[in-house]
Amino acid sequence: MLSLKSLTKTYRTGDKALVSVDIDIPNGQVVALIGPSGAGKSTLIRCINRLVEPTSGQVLLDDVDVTALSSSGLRRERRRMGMIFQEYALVERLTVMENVLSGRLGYVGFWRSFLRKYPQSDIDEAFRLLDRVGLLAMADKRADELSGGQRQRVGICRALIQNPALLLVDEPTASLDPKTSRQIMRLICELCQERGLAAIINIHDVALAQMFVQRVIGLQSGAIRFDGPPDGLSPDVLTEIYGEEDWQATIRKDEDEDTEAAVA
Ligand SMILES: Nc1ncnc2c1ncn2[C@@H]1O[C@H](COP(=O)(O)OP(=O)(O)OP(=O)(O)O)[C@@H](O)[C@H]1O
Repeated sequence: MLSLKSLTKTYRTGDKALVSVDIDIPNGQVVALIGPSGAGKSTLIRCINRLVEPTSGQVLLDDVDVTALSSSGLRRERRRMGMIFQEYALVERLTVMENVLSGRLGYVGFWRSFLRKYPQSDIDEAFRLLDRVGLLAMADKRADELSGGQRQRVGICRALIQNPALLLVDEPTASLDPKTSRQIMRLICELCQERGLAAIINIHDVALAQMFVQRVIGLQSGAIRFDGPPDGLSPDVLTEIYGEEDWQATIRKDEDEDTEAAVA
C-alpha cells in the first residue's frame, strides 16, 4: 500500500506544485494521474521516490516512511519503486538483455555491477520477462535498433526486474502511436494485476486512461479535484480539472469499449 499524507511541494521559486495531497493506493491498483500542464503530476511522481524533495507531508510505502529515510535507506527503498519513462531512458549501445539487467544494478555488489556480471537467477528472470512482453527473440539486439513500442517494453522489463512494490510511470505513451499506446497501457495494467503491483501513471490522454485503469485522480494547481472511477469523469469534472471545453468527444463512450474489446 502506498499512502501520501498531506504531501506538499513548494519550489524555491515560490511555485506551489503540490498542496496537501492525500492518496492511498492499495497493492494491485493502477491509478491514472491526469491534469493540465503544470498541475503537479510530475512533481507528485518525483516526490514519491524523492527525486524531488517534498516540502512537507509523508510518503509511506508498506509502512516505511520514505520521507524520513537517510540517503542509504532511500537508496534501498528506491529499489522497490520501478520507474518507467516517456523517453524510455535506455542505454542505446547496450543490448536489450543488458538494458533489462541494468534494473538489478541496485542489488548486485560493486564489482559485479562494474563488470556487469549478473547472477544466473537474474539472467533467467530477464529471459522470463522478455518472453512475457514478447521480446524474447530480441534479447541480443541493440536498444537503438528497436521501435518505440519495443523500447518501452524493455523499459517495463527493466522496472519489473527490480522486483518493485510500486511502479511510477511518467507519460509512458507520449512518444507512441495510438495503437502501440493502447498495447503498452494494456501491458502495464495486466502486469500490475498479475504481480499485485500498485502503479501511478502520469498520462495526458484522458480517453486512453479511461480505457484501462480502475481509478483516475485529477490534479489541478497541485490539488486533487477528482478521485474516482473512470466513468465519473463527466464534462463538469473535466471542466473543473482542465477548464471550459467541449468534452463529449473526449469522454469515452460504451460503443468505443465494445470496439476495443472486439479488436483486442
Ligand atoms: N524545478 C522546478 N523549479 C521551480 N518550479 C518548478 C520546477 N518544476 C516544476 N515547477 C513548477 O511546479 C508546477 C508543477 O509542475 P509539474 O512539472 O509537476 O507539472 P505537470 O502536471 O507534470 O506538467 P506537464 O504535464 O506539463 O509535465 C508548475 O507550476 C511548474 O512551473
